[in-house]
Amino acid sequence: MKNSLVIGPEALPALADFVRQRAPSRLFVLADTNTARDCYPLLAPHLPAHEQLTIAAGEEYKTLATCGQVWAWLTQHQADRHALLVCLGGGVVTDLGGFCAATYKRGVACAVLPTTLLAQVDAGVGGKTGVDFEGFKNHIGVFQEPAGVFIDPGFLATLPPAELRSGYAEIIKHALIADAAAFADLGGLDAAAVADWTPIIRHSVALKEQIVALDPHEAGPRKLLNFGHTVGHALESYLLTQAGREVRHGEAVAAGLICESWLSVQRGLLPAAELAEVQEVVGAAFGKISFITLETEAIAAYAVQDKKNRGDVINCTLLRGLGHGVFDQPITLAEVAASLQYYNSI
Ligand SMILES: NC(=O)c1ccc[n+]([C@@H]2O[C@H](COP(=O)([O-])OP(=O)(O)OC[C@H]3O[C@@H](n4cnc5c(N)ncnc54)[C@H](O)[C@@H]3O)[C@@H](O)[C@H]2O)c1
Ligand SMILES: O=C(O)C(=O)C[C@@H](O)[C@H](O)[C@H](O)COP(=O)(O)O
Ligand SMILES: [Zn+2]
Repeated sequence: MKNSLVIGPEALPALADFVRQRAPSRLFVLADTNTARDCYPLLAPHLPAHEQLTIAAGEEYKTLATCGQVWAWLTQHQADRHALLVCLGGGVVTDLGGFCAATYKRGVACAVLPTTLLAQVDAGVGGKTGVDFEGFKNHIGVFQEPAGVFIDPGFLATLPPAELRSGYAEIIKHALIADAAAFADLGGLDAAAVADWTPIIRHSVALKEQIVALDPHEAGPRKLLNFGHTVGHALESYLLTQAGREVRHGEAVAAGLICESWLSVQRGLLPAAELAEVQEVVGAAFGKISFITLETEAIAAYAVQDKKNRGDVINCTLLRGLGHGVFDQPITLAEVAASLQYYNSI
């Protein structure tokens, strides 16, 4: 059976139909403290009887310890293999909940209801699930497509502006790797002023889905979707260790887009004028993340654990012109650090 994907105001009634047709043995809803408060009241009327668990909000809780809470809750309520777990939240809830569902009793079905822009265009689709471990992003996880993804842009009404902006980074990324015309359109976009996100979400998800369909388990072309993340994850991971300096995933990716575009110029793959365009679009939406030159080596060191690497080789995704990503481009730690120094200098 093909997995369901519904994007638009019809998503919640579609989820209700999906649950009716699937007739799970028991129904479970996982939320975090913010989505339990702001999103669950919109969802609950569409669901039959269910259990609900609220976990703490934030990247610092995307851990195996939180998975333990979810697995214990499913166990206490006698979830069997015919249960359905609905994940209501941003990328933290959808990554962690998807991982718990994929591993509990070796797998129960999961329905994803992404509630941040970032999760609606990216984290909620494509089946990458997991948690952070030993300071490394998504270090433990599995590929497991959810049985259904129901994207209601109405949830964005309560999302704080900084979270909306964070999601915008992944929209820029999708355009940069796969759609030059979409990137050109982003030039004039003011994320805070968008009245209806539905067409933008649909287009961004379509770009991601085309790539995932080619390579669901990231043996090759899916690595394009990791553009900006070799440096972005390194920066995000490093700053997570620095109390009070944490940044959102999308904010780190935005910096990574600039760093990896600069590396593309160094390789002769991207004209300098196109790097300037990337900087203009990213710079219009995102402030600069601050770090000092002395920190660049410590930040770059995180790239050693990047999942695209093979042996000692750090494999980065770069751009061969706007709208054309290229994967498996070997780079050195010194180049990662140099790209961070470039970012610092602009
Ligand atoms: N699996 C993937 O393909 C994939 C893709 C991109 C990012 N990610 C992961 O996603 C995570 C980031 O996701 P995120 O940016 O959604 O962060 P998040 O899940 O932490 O959500 C951001 C904040 O917004 C709150 N929130 C969520 N929806 C809300 C709503 N509608 N109204 C009010 N508050 C709301 C949350 O409680 C949280 O405080 C990272 O861990 C990243 O690694 C995964
Ligand atoms: O779907 C993908 O593939 C991505 O790489 C999307 C990224 O935006 C996302 O942040 C993903 O979780 C990164 O994966 P990782 O394998 O580098 O942990
Ligand atoms: Zn990402």
